[in-house]
Amino acid sequence: MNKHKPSLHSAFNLLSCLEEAGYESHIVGGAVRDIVLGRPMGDIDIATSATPQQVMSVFSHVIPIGIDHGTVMVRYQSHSFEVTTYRTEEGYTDFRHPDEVAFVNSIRKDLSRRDFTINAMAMNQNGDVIDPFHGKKDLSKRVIRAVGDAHTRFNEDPLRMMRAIRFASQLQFEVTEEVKQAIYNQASLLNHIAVERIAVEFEKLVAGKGYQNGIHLCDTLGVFSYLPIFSAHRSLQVAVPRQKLFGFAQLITYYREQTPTISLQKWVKDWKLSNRVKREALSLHSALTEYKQHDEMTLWLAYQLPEHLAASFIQVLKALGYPVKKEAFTEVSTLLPIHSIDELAFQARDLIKAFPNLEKGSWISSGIESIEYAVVTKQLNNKYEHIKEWVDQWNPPASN
Ligand SMILES: Nc1ccn([C@@H]2O[C@H](COP(=O)(O)OP(=O)(O)OP(=O)(O)O)[C@@H](O)[C@H]2O)c(=O)n1
Repeated sequence: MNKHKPSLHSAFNLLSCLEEAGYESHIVGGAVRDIVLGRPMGDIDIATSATPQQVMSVFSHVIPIGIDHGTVMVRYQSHSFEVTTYRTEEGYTDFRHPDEVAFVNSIRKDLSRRDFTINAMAMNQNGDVIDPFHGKKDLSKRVIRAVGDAHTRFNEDPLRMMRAIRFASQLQFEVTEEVKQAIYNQASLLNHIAVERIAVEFEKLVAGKGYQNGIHLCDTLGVFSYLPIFSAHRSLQVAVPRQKLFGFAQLITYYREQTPTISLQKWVKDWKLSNRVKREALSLHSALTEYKQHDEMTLWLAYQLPEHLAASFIQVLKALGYPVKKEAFTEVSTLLPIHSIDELAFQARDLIKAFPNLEKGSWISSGIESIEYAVVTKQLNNKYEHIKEWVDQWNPPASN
């Protein structure tokens, strides 16, 4: 949504504009929770008594992103804010969208449709917190409690069960017994939720400070029975990484180690992950294979692993219990004689010249690969003459 850092200052100015035009408005949802907690905020969402048309008449840059649900995106002072008309929601036959959205006239009614007390607070332009469900108290008691009846809340949107556990992990909070019971009774409703949405929550869960508790809750409350792959493998439900995992590439590399019979491709397919995640997980996995073979960070590993995955790789190693230092990758990569194949002093054309009578074929690329490996691992100097001498001993070339 908002690519920029959210600005509370601009949000308050935006509230003032709406108030001056005669409409009530509040900051709502996660932003209020994070302000009260003194934690970095995500997006800042606004709820208002103005209809989308009225919001459009107040601001010049408004994008109608969900008019039927009362939501527009306001670009204001170089920031984007989702502004939604006070509303309630009725009936969730498809477990995704409310059958009916009714605009209402009070912030209290709007807050009453929300998932958890800590997410059901509002803040006005003076910074006063409207807190009809005692979210502040629950923040200080560090609990995730549903607004009203937990069963009803999860029936409306079963993803909220994942959210409950995700917040418990991120904030290191407990979930109330009522929430636990409602998840335990209705976990099967997760079958109605798109796996992509579940993936977003699960990713945040395993990256949270309280991920161990989060994983434990998924296990004891029966959530794992409805998550792809986990459902069929009890051993994965009880596997607890030794450190937090950030993102699905790390996550599936870790779980692939727990049950090698389940391929990365299967993880990607069943969880509908992106090609980027797939590429990254394959890189992490081959680095891991190399690491396990040598029981240390090797030159070849440092050469092959894309630099932007170095920190991820260290995290996966730690999650698997390998005693590895955070600087391990940098220490080895500074010793690399070359960083890419272009830096090789002996290229394909040189190899072809060395064997003028040989027909072109796959021996060229495998020959270059052998040279690359020998240079990177310092068995061979990256000097044309040295390599030429080495190559001349191949008779015929090492492979074809
Ligand atoms: N299934 C959901 C999703 C969201 N909400 C409400 O909508 C707000 C905004 O939701 P979202 O942006 O998805 O999450 P945040 O709570 O803001 O948390 P974060 O930004 O950390 O993901 C929530 O605080 C909550 O009040 C809800 O009631 N039920």
